[in-house]
Formats: sequence, structure tokens, C-alpha cells
Amino acid sequence: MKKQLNLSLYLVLDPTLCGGIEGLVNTTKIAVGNGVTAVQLRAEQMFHRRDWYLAALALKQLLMNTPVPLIINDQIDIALAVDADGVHVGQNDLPVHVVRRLIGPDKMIGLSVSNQQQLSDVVWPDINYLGIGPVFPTTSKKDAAPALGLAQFSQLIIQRKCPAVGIGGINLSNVKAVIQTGIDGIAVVSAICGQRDIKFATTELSHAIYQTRMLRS
Ligand SMILES: Cc1ncc(COP(=O)(O)OP(=O)(O)O)c(N)n1
Ligand SMILES: Cc1ncsc1CCOP(=O)(O)O
Ligand SMILES: [Mg+2]
Repeated sequence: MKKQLNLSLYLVLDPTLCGGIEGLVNTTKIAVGNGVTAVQLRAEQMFHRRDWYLAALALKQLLMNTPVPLIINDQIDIALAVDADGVHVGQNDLPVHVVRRLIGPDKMIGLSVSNQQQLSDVVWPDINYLGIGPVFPTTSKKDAAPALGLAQFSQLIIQRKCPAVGIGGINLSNVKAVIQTGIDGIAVVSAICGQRDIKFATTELSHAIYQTRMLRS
């Protein structure tokens, strides 16, 4: 099925929090069935390349007949190996123009920015979306930049020339405030991965996003 870049509710998967590859697939199945619009495999603690490949392949198969794209974090070879829909890279990963050359013109590239300088340096034609954050403190990324807070986040997002998500410490308690800034969507790890009730967690986030958008417009 043709994939859509809908960033409304972007699930960034952590296999450790989900309980391995089986948990990853189960979490994704429930989350996609209840409002998640994009999926990223981000496996910081997965050391074997074979495990990365098997996890990515399982997700590719799961999402095959859905409009939800599969994005691979950092690992270009894994994205190519499973014909994923795109790659997400940050400031310490391969440069975006190199990623574009490797994955071709039709795949999606997401880029992380954490401050004004990084945003000013973006080469817009090379990328499809931005991940801006951390918005709030997070425990899901060990080397995260300092949290922006909503005021600084709002200053950055008005300069975007492509769709963007907020990421970092976003959960049910603050999602409405993040959406009120006018951002295109949110990316979350721990607000869905490892939650006792994945369906409830996803549905509540999704409803909050759409309700806030309705009030915003
Ligand atoms: C949607 C989204 N936004 C930001 C990031 C962070 O990417 P990066 O800065 O490269 O850090 P790591 O995720 O590689 O630790 C992301 N993965 N996704
Ligand atoms: C990958 C990433 N990039 C910036 S913050 C972050 C982690 C977000 O995780 P959580 O949603 O659990 O705070
Ligand atoms: Mg990275």
C-alpha cells in the first residue's frame, strides 16, 4: 500500500521496553490499530546486526498493507535490507546528503534538530521531516540535548520549511500543550512502549491530538 507521511502520532519503538521482538511486533500491531500514524525502529541496546534485521523485517511485514511508513533509526544498511520507507538521522549520524545518495530519491529522510544553529544549518530539499527536541526531559535517550521547553520549541517550529514532530518527554499530561504550539505531530517512546495497556495509551494520545487540533483551527 502507498505510504503516507502523516506525523500526527509517531511511535519510536524501543525493543527493550517492549520486551523483545515479539513485544515490538505486538506493541506496533495494537498501536497502529489505535491511531499511530508512523513507526520508527530505534534499538539502542540491540547489538547484533541479525537482531536488527529480524526486527525490521517483522515490522516491514506487519506494516505492509497499511499506509503507515516504517522508518529505521541510524542504520542505513538495515533500511535498505528490508526496503523500509525511510531513515531517521541526527547530528552525529551520516550527513543527510550522503543518506539521500544511499537510499535514493523516493525514500523518506527525517533529521533531528535540538537548537537554533542546527535548524539554521538544515538543507531543506534533502529532508522530508524534522524531529525537534527534546521538548521535555527524557529518560529514553542517554545523550539527549537539554530540554527546550515549550517557549523555545515554539520559536524553532515556526521556522520549519517541512513537516515536523516534537519529541522528548511527551505524554498524556503534556500532549495538548505541545499540539497547541502548532506542531504537525508528536513522536513518543515511553508514552507507548512498555505501557501496561498499549491500546489505552495510544487511543488517549490520539484523541488528545485530534481534539486539540479541532480547538486550534
Ligand atoms: C522522530 C525522531 N526525532 C529525533 C530522534 C533522535 O535522533 P538522534 O538525534 O540521531 O538520536 P538517536 O535516536 O539516534 O539516539 C529520533 N530518533 N526520531
Ligand atoms: C529519540 C529521542 N530524541 C530526542 S528525545 C528522544 C527520546 C524520546 O523518548 P520519550 O518519548 O520516552 O521521552
Ligand atoms: Mg541518530
